[in-house]
Amino acid sequence: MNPLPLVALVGNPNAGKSALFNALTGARQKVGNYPGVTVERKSGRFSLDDGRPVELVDLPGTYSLDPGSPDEAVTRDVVTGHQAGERPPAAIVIVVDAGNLDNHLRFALQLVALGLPTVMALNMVDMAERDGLTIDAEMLSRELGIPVVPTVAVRRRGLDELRAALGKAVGSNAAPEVAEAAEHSSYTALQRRARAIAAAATTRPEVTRDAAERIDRVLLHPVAGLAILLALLFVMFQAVFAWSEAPIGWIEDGFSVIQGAATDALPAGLLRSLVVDGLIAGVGSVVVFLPQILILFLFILVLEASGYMVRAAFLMDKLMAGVGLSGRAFIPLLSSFACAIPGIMATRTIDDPKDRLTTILIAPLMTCSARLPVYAVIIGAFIPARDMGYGIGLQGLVLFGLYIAGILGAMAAAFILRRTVTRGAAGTFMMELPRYQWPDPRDILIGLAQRAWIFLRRAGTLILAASLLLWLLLSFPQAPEGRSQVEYSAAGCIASVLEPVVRPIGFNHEIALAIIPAMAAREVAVAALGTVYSIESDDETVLEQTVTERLSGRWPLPTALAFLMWFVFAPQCLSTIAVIRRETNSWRWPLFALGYLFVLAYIAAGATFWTATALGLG
Ligand SMILES: Nc1nc2c(ncn2[C@@H]2O[C@H](COP(=O)(O)OP(=O)(O)OP(=O)(O)O)[C@@H](O)[C@H]2O)c(=O)[nH]1
Ligand SMILES: [Mg+2]
Repeated sequence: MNPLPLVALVGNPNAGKSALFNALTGARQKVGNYPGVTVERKSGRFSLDDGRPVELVDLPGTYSLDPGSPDEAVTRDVVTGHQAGERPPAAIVIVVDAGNLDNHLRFALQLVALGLPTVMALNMVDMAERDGLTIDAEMLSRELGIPVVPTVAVRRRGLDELRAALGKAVGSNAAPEVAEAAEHSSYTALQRRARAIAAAATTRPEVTRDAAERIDRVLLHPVAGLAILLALLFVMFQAVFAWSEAPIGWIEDGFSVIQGAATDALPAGLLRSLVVDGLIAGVGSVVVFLPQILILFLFILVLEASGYMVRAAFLMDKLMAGVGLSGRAFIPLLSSFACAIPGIMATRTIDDPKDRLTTILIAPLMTCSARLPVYAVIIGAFIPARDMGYGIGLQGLVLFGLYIAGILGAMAAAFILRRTVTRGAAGTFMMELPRYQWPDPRDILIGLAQRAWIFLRRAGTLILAASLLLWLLLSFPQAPEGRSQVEYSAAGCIASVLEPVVRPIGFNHEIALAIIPAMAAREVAVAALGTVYSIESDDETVLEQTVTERLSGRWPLPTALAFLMWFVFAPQCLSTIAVIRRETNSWRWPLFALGYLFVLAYIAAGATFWTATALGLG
């Protein structure tokens, strides 16, 4: 069978390649208003105007064909046909930002010079129009010697014309007419030519966009900007608690109904315990955190889509440089707030290997969303929901503190790593500021639905399996009359071995038991506590309680705080270790990360426990 002709989307970062890819193929690849969203080759299919199917690949954005970072190397290899196991492209689509032509044309000239059948998508013409620019697509087409199609990827404008132009290009061997040796021309020569073409094709208005500049003068201000960033984060964490109460209640009610029904339907015995204490209690205790996770992502998605995130990166650049990180590390670190895995993959945009390695090693310290259930349970059970005045809640404040602790820990770790294992000079910050955009509610909803799906799928697979295994280990061997089942069980025995090790940092037997399965995924700690208390009590009323209610007041406060600190630092996630292994191509760094994070977690939890005890909080 003949493979489908390959068409590659290439261009500068943030030009709208992924948006165009989604519009053409119906896929839902992540788009975001900052450079470096796509770090891997993604492919899909669509049909040309004459019905011929083609395979379309979406590539990471690059600035030239002589790449510095690993993601850019992918792009070059695909375009030049050197990618192992990949056929050379039948055509390429150069995606450029119409409002940023002089920058984007430089790379476009290099690409045109390759002599492949080429079409240009002059994207974001809507934004250019908003800024009052008029662009002469025909003149561009004449200058470059390739068809130029104006598009608005997010409104699906220009797609038919693009398909038609590609239909002519795919299968034609005709090299473009103006195939100069631009591939090898110097940077300045290319730049000069790009500027000249852009100037000839663009009509600029008298007044330029100064609204954005005025906004930036405030948002990028070293003091005011930083204050706004902190305030934003603060509001975000308050909202996580303040807005989630009602929906969490509904989910809890739903699970109690299911639990009640299962209790009535099944005869008392092991099967009922398995279903009620193991599966429903385990999965239910995690799923109730869906609303909080969605609130967190609502903020992150809106900030990403608006163009604010890169401003935040810019603000943090000084601080990051101070600890020896490049400003480029900001976006990967920020993605790690969702999950360290995409965060670590996003480090592919960092060209300096030592910069990149440092970022990979500290990414697990950013508070990923899997920690939220753990934090929320412990905060809910041990920190009173007190109003601190001005509508500031104590619980949100503690959560904010935990996130800050993770960030400070990461900065401290980077500082030390940069002076020891990953010594070297820090790279400089070079990132274009994207234009401000109103987030599209539809995009945000799709993004939220995707996050909800990822979370529920995890609950239905990983967490379900872990809960099942845990129930087995907690239920067997069966304790004789008068002995505690949890203590007597296999899990209890394993925990007893670990307990002496964690006793000095204030942990008890239950915690020792919860942190072992949480190695697979952090949320399992919550499921584990839920199951432990469910099995331990014969009291039917316990079933009606949430994990938070069951835990309330059971541990001394210093223990609860130490437990939180443990989760700030401990590398409780196997997938992250696996990704570090893959991205660094060796076992050395994942093992190093495991080691240093466990040591850090132990010290931080211990210090917290003893400080809190000394302060008389117990
Ligand atoms: N107004 C407008 N916005 C667009 C258009 N195309 C893309 N965008 C927005 O521009 C931003 C960047 O789009 P992406 O598709 O992620 O850009 P990309 O070229 O894939 O970027 P990288 O993956 O970082 O190389 C997103 O916020 C999109 O919603 C367009 O035609 N008009
Ligand atoms: Mg992309």
